[in-house]
Amino acid sequence: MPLFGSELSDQSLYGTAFSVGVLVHLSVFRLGEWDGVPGRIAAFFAAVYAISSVASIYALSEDYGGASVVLMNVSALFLTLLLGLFASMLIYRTGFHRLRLFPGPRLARISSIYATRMAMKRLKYFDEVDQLHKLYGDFVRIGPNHLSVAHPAAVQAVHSSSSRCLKGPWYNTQLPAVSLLTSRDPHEHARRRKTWDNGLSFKAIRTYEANIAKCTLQLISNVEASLGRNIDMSHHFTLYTFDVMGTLAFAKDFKMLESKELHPIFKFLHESMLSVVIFGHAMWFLTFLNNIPGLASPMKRLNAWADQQIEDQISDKPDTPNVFSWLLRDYMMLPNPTPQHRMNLQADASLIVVAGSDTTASTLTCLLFELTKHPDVYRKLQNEVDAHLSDSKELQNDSLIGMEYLQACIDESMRMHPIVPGGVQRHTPPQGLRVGDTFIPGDVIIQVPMHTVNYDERSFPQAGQFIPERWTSRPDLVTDDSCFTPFLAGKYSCPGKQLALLEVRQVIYEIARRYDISFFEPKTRLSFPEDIIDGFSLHCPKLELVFSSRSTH
Ligand code: HEM
Repeated sequence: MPLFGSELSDQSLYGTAFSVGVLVHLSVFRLGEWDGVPGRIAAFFAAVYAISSVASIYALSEDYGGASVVLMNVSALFLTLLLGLFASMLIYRTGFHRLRLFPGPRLARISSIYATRMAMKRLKYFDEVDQLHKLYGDFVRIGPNHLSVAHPAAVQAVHSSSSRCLKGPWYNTQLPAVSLLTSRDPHEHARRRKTWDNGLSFKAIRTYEANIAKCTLQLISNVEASLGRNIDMSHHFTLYTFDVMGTLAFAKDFKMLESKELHPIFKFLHESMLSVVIFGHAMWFLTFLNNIPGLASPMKRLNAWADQQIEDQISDKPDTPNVFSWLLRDYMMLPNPTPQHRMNLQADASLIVVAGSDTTASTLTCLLFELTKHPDVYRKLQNEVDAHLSDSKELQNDSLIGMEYLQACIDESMRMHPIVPGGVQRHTPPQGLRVGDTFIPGDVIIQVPMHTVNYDERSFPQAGQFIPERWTSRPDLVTDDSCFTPFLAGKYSCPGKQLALLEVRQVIYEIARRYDISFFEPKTRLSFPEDIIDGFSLHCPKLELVFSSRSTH
């Protein structure tokens, strides 16, 4: 196309625009992280286009055939610039990127759309990644700068306390608020983590026991009321864990188990967690959604609600301290709290519920599914429970820690149903990382797919089978236990591990001592694992069971 009439119809203008595009890619977009600001990038280019169009029309339209000719030419130049940018991106990512030697699908080398599509296709991200590992081996490039590493040594290399890997860009999703989970600055994270560790220590958990026991008893009474009839335990475990975490975060009894319905705020939280599950691997898309004013308003309502709960706890200190009391104490000691501090406190209050509810509910649901599916295992567990029974009317906690078979059942279920099955996102240190004999370059995003690792026959022979004995009398079925990290390890491991285990042990113990269980419909044996969905963390489908009083009791 002739540019600005015959005088300027110089190919060099196109060449320059193309080169500028290449330069913008090489000097700007090739470096740093851009996934978190798709809206701003689009707005920047739109502004450049608009300003150059208006300026060119103003300066050149009289001499070069009118406004529409100038606009057409500016548009052509702008498209050429974009072409240069994308061509450079394509050539760099396929031929020159530091991950170029790692195998993987061709489209994954070029764009993160590949991972997004994998996550959304069947909502079985972990399974899609697993298929890729079966095809390409332990190291798979699943995005332009993104590696999935299923080698057993990767768990320690990436997640041990000596690892220098940091959290990846996925954790920017909540910005500008920063919770402990989304805190990427290692110093800031370490400072905040101390308070969380105190609030979730054995000693602190003792002070929460009475509230947890109340919820456990209410759950058991719901089961009792359903005897002989169908009850969806996936729903009841969700109500249970939200009731528990509601008191630990907001010092209120939301009575969701009693009403059998999620409180609207928790319903919103639960559903927005589901959207993170679905869009978790399309972080740019989530960020984009968050910036659309209409869509962001429910989140604003949640924040306002959380802020009111904070105010309530400041003005009316709860009689029994909860997890949030520890975070609040830290906040109150700040000499000059800023709006950012307040926003972070809100994010942490919600995190107590978000991190502690669906995770524990899914763990309980999957475990009860496995126990129902394997009556022999359930009977053996009941034998252990019977041998443990005491006359005490109090619900048991500490003494359950020593129940070897109960713990083995929990471990085996968590191995088969890891809570973040596709793995969490980490960023390799600038000097790179060695996994086995393979060197992984610095500044790349790395994920260890927990589902694939936990089903790896190299570490867990007969990995596809639910065999709790592998954690007790059959050590030959665990050849590498360093791979088994259901709560992760290192500085970013789960601080709520002991609290979660207390809930799981207590609930399963109370169920096993009282009831026999069966599936409401036999097809659940097959459909339950099929219907589990994953994008980031595990979401269980309905688990419809029928309970009956144990014949021996
Ligand atoms: C069985 C239930 C649970 C499982 C399997 C589990 C697992 C995990 C995992 C894998 C992570 C790492 C996530 C990441 O790095 O992206 C994590 C982090 C976390 N979990 Fe849990 N969790 C459970 C229950 C709980 C509970 C009850 C709490 C209590 C509030 C809790 C609080 C947290 C927090 C605050 C983090 C962020 C830690 C940090 O970044 O330093 N979790 N959990």
